[in-house]
Amino acid sequence: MKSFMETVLELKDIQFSYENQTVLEAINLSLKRGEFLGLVGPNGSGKSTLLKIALGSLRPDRGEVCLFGQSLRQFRDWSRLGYVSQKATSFNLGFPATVWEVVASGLYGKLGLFRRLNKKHGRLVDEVIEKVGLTAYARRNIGRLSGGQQQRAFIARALVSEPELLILDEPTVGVDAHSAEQFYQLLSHLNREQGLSLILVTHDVGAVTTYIDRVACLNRCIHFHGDSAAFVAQQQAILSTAYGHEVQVVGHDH
Ligand SMILES: Nc1ncnc2c1ncn2[C@@H]1O[C@H](COP(=O)(O)OP(=O)(O)OP(=O)(O)O)[C@@H](O)[C@H]1O
Repeated sequence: MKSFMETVLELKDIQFSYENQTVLEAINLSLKRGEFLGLVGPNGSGKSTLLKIALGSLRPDRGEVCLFGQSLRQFRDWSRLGYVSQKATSFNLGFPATVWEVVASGLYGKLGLFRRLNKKHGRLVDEVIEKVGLTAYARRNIGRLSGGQQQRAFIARALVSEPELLILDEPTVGVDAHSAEQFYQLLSHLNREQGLSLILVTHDVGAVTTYIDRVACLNRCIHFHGDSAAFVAQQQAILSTAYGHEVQVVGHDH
């Protein structure tokens, strides 16, 4: 049986450089099952690089990554992870595929590209589309959706393989405030009701205070890693050290 305190992701003493620019140094970070972690930090602070290392697409110069208790060197079960990239909303939108087809494509990793979807898979696709509130748009071409709706379709595509950990790289860029709010509510629901572990890279520091359990603040090294309440209590100090200047934090009122 899985323990609630199982560590789903662990980064141990990670160091990484592009050519001769050191971008990450002495990074120790872990995520327990069921946690919702917000990863914040200024532009160029290494957030995307850190995600790429966690997902195995970049190899660190030093340190170790463990997924679900297994070293990344041995880890093969990629369907346990979902990833929605920063560029999801501008991704191949000219392609004539419906929302349903885009979401179903999330199953190919598990099934192989040429396996036919059976009824059970079809129901699963319908279910995740409903979960993200896009049932009315399921047959519509993905290119004919708003940015916020497209983003939800990409979340559904990541969810359809039933991942245990979902990693999202700045999913609300270019999405209006109301849609962003709905989007955070959806993530919070998936986290609380279904125990999905989440990492959300965000510049929306205000969202941190409302939806997220834990915060990691990165700028080359980790400047803070702890509960959101502790982050909120010290955020001006943390952010001015990590960002190097005073930061205006916009709160979210509900
Ligand atoms: N492929 C690359 N080759 C060389 N340098 C890179 C490469 N990708 C990123 N960098 C540099 O590494 C640093 C960290 O970039 P990264 O994209 O990880 O930051 P980020 O925190 O995700 O930024 P943002 O918030 O702007 O998306 C930056 O200085 C960036 O210019």
